[in-house]
Amino acid sequence: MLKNGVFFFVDRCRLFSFVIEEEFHTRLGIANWELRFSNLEPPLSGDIIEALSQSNFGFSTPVQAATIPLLCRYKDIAVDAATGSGKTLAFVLPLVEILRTSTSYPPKPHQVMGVIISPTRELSTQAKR
Ligand SMILES: Nc1ncnc2c1ncn2[C@@H]1O[C@H](COP(=O)(O)OP(=O)(O)OP(=O)(O)O)[C@@H](O)[C@H]1O
Repeated sequence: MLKNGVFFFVDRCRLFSFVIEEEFHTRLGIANWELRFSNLEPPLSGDIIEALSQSNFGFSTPVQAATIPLLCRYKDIAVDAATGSGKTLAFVLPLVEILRTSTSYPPKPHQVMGVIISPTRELSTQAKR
């Protein structure tokens, strides 16, 4: 269990989940729970940072700081975190980042480039927004 109550159950091997926890604790110590989106590694695209900034989203939440860099490195992860902790942006931002750098970007009309599976209509609506 991490300091903020977020649990990580991570992909193909148990060792990898330790790496995430260590990294996350280190980040908490350095950045005091707040990391600028523009400081995440690997870096997000400039226009994504700009769009976040225009929405007054300058700092990532802890769950975003822990997961966005891993997802942008194509790691498979599962996260269980509190309601309202910012999980939606945590998976949407890497998805957009990866799609934008994919060879088939920009997409053709009606081309499916990603799939988000939600267990309820409410969550689907939230992800769409
Ligand atoms: N980095 C951020 N800075 C400021 N606000 C944020 C940030 N990330 C998310 N938010 C806002 O926090 C609120 C909750 O985020 P979100 O709905 O993604 O949480 P969640 O963990 O997915 O919640 P749920 O468990 O209900 O699906 C939303 O209004 C969202 O716009």
